[in-house]
Amino acid sequence: MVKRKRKRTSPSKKKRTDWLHLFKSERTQFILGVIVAFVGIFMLLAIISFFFTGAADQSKVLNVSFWQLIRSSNLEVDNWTGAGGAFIAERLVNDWFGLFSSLIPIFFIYIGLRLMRVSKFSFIKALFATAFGLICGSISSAFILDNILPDSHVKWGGAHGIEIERFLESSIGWPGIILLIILFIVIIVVTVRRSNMHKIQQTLVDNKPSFLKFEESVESEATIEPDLPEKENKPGIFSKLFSSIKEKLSSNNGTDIEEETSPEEEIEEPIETETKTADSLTPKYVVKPDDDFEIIVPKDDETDSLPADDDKGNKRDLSFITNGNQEAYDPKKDLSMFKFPTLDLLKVYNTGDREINMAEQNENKDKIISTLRNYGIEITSIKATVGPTITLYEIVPQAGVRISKIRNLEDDIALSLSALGIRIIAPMPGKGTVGIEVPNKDPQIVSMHSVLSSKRYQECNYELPVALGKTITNEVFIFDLTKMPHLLVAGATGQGKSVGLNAIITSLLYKMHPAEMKMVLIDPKMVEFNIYSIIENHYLAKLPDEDKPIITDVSKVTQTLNSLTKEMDDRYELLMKAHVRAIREYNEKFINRRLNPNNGHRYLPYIVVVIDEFGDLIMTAGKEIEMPIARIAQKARAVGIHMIIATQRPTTNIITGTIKANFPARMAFRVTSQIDSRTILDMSGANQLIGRGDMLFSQGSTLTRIQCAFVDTPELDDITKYIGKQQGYDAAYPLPEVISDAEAAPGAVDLNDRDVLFEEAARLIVVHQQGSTSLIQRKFSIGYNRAGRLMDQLEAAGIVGGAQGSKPREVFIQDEYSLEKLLDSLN
Ligand SMILES: Nc1ncnc2c1ncn2[C@@H]1O[C@H](COP(=O)(O)OP(=O)(O)OP(=O)(O)O)[C@@H](O)[C@H]1O
Repeated sequence: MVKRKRKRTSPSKKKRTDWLHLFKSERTQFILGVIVAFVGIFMLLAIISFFFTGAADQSKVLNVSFWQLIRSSNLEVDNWTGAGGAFIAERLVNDWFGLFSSLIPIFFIYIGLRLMRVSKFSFIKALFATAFGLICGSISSAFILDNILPDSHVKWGGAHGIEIERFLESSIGWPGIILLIILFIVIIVVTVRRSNMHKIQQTLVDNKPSFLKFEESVESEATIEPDLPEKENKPGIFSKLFSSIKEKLSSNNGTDIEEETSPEEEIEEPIETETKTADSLTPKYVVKPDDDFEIIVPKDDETDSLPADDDKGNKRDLSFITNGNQEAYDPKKDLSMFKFPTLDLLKVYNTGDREINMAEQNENKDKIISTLRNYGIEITSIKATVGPTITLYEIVPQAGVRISKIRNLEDDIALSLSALGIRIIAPMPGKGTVGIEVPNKDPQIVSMHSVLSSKRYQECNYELPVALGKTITNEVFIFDLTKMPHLLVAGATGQGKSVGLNAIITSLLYKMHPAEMKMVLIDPKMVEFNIYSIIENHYLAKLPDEDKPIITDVSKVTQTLNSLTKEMDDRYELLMKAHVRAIREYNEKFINRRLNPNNGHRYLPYIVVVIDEFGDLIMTAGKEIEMPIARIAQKARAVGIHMIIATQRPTTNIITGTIKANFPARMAFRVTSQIDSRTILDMSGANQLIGRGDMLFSQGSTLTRIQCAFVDTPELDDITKYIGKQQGYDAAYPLPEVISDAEAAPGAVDLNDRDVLFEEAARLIVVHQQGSTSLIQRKFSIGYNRAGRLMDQLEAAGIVGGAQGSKPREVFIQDEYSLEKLLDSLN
């Protein structure tokens, strides 16, 4: 028989842990906090009263002990807080730190609030500030106030301040003390706010003595070489200050020098920008309300230091690459004056400094702990990271707890927190913790402005940069579409899909020059992308015969996708001829003028195909649509064609195996069922999102929860108008015309079986001298296939030449007379 050994805890040990537990309990700490805060308030009142009543009370409280004073019942004092208060105030003020002793009760009040979990200010900072204030404040008051008011009953610097001040006066003299006090003030001012340092720097620069300005102007005229970068030429403010003073002293040139404004006067401006940027990079600040609960509030990755309308899109300017002496080809030359939309077109949401709701955090923490405890799960630590819409609680369970047990408690935790959208990540990849994502009560909007003005986006050098929004740690989430290389977007209606697509398009528009990127926008709903029609001649690509810049008609979608596959094949041919493997190398070669345009070479812009409501298309057109999509998805990456397809219904008959296999990057907004989530992400999770732009981004095995950036219709309207009113190309980027295989072979055309419209079509082509299928289609209101067949018959009859990609065919017959003769001969 196996004897089970019971571990017994000794009674004294048990007692100790009970006490510890009691002290650690939130309620005990709260009560303690109230007591400490009240003691602080009492002391503060005593000190304040002391300044008015101290003179009268002094004789009564001096030379007696505290207990004697308290016990003498017939003693009458004037201090508002009685004999005890009078005693404490006399000791604190006169015997210790003088006026600044009032920092001691303030520190008590702070400790009280901290124990009550009301204040989140760092303990270490508060302790240092109090100590610094007591020491420096007492010295300063002793030097200033005790000299001004020598007969007061108050020792303004206290015994401590007066003693040190005396010592300092004998060792460094009064000028030394004045400098020391100024130093104290500077340290305080700079510590309180970093920007104060910049203000001081700026004031020093602006109010430089005239002789320093003169030195600089002489220096700049005499020694600065014009070709050096500006920064290298400019010595730092302090080195300039010192070198100028040194030179001044050595030459002893104290004569008045005319005040002159030097051209270099405003040189220190960039310093502010740099430090600001560095400041904004500080990733997070940590709040520790108690020892075992840490709250991290990641700082916004936003920067206002970058100009709103710089030529950021020109960063990847390849126009200066040269090939020997030959000037490089500049693809942007036609629209060299093009200006990227400015950041001020985007709305700034006034979120201010994010205040975290301590009560909410503590409440959630307690509920998580108690729910887990109810199921016998103890944890060793808990940490919260507060994101814009979600807070991530990371817990470390006690050794021996099965992770699957926690995972199964998802619904119970959701119930106890009465919140939708709880997601448990057990375990957190690479962290050794279990994550519990809980929606915030007061979710914040992640504005497109905050995302696009971030340093990360501004400085990224991606080929097709897409800024989606912010992660739970408040970092801006950016990816390169060329690396994805295609993107699948799903989400139930009203969960933020269209906003997401607009955010993607906007982030591309803010970085890509019209020469570098074209978009094909397919929108069966007809309303979503209409707003982009205005930028047709800048950014859109379409079939040359198509009237509408946004493709809404299902039959046109098939043609456009077929045309894109043709464009893809044409591009592959060009790449092959150029002996390169990818569009980037091809374009580099072309810019370097190492590819001859006479051999068909041309600069290839990226093409981004965005399809909204893909489900609708598959339902109506089925295979016809799926085939070209699958082809493009499989092959188009190398030639710069990338697809983003969005659907409301992520079912398996819409997102088929072929499509899924070729779309490794997926964006899932909230979906209605776990099955839908599995279809889009291959795992559950999207069904637990909270909507309004809350999404999961999956790329291979990694899954990131992101709050999508919000861009509203008026903002899009402003952006597209800003682009639309600028000079664009003559037309949208033409996609090649395609004719089906059967129609493409001229040999297959039987001229004895001519279309009834044949003669009229021939006359139309000759009169317009334009061999365009779309012209026939438009004039006779016939479908594309019939118009294509007519064109083949015209080619077989020798009226027009062969197909030339996207260009119209050559017309061989110059006038109507010759045409009539030819038609007669055919009859
Ligand atoms: N990122 C976001 N931040 C804040 N609110 C958002 C965000 N995205 C969407 N919303 C809110 O949700 C509403 C619906 O969004 P959206 O139109 O993008 O949904 P949808 O998924 O495209 O719906 P449908 O498929 O019916 O067109 C928006 O009007 C907006 O109020």
